[in-house]
Amino acid sequence: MAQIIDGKAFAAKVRGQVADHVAQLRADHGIKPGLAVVLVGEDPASQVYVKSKGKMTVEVGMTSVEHRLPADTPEDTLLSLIAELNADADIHGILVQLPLPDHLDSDLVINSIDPAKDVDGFHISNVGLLGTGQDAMVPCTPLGCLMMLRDYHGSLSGMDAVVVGRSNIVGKPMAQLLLGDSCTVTIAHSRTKDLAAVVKRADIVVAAVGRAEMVPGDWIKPGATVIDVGINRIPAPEKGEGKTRLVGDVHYESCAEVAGAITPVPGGVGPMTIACLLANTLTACCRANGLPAPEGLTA
Ligand SMILES: Nc1nc(=O)c2c([nH]1)NC[C@@H]1CN(c3ccc(C(=O)N[C@@H](CCC(=O)O)C(=O)O)cc3)C=[N+]21
Repeated sequence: MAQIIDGKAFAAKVRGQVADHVAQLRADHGIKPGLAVVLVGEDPASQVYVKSKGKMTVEVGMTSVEHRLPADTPEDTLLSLIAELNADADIHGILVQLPLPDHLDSDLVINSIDPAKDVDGFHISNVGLLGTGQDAMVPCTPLGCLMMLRDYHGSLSGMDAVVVGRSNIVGKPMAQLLLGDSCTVTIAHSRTKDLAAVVKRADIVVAAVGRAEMVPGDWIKPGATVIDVGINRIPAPEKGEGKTRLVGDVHYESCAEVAGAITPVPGGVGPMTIACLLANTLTACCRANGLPAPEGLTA
């Protein structure tokens, strides 16, 4: 049976480290990091995230600012708000919750954020910095996965890593980070030929496709490490009529039988994503003030 990588406990540890750094920043320099979250409309998938995010931001000693805009907000209104936040010296991190309503151009909106405040790491400048191995803001979910992998394995050098999923938010930046740690990296996706055989080669499998339980245990090489990025809500009639439960992109029970280590859903990658958002806000704040970024909390 696989060892369970406890993302919830690890995330609490990371938030503790962030809180210590924040306290130090305030004591030594009188600086308090600030995070602004912009939510347009009421996407149900985003609700869970926003709730715990604001609470945890305050818990680590940072300022949390929330801007909730109606779903029909015109693009120039949103762009003006971002311009204001870019110019606000008390705000070090800006997160625009995705997905945005259809009438808004998310690439344009994301690229209007000051790259130094882009704590999601989605701005084209940060994507380019990450791809060339320069100091970037790194997307929170892949950063959290990397931290768990480094913690579990020590060095990742020379390992065979397969990332299933090619999204800009997870798959592509995850592959860059693994490459940066000297893994041999394959990005697989829906058109990959013989996906089962590709996944079976991997020492590290990162599943980020957004399809419930699509990776079965017999695709996993015995002893491999499985990182499950998926958060899918599926019907759970066994819990009663109309009830649901959260599952990942891997079939947990069968994968846990063969894997050496596995992250659960919930309690794996999700909590690490939020912890890394706070770490990124701290990093952005340090860099904005000409201070070194916190050790162990960056890529
Ligand atoms: N610009 C932007 N950046 C994001 O990072 C972003 C976003 N937009 N839009 C929405 C998604 C979703 N997301 C989650 C993060 C953590 C959990 C999380 O902590 N989940 C818990 C379980 C929550 C539950 O019980 O429902 C867990 O996996 O243990 C969930 C979802 C970040 N997102």
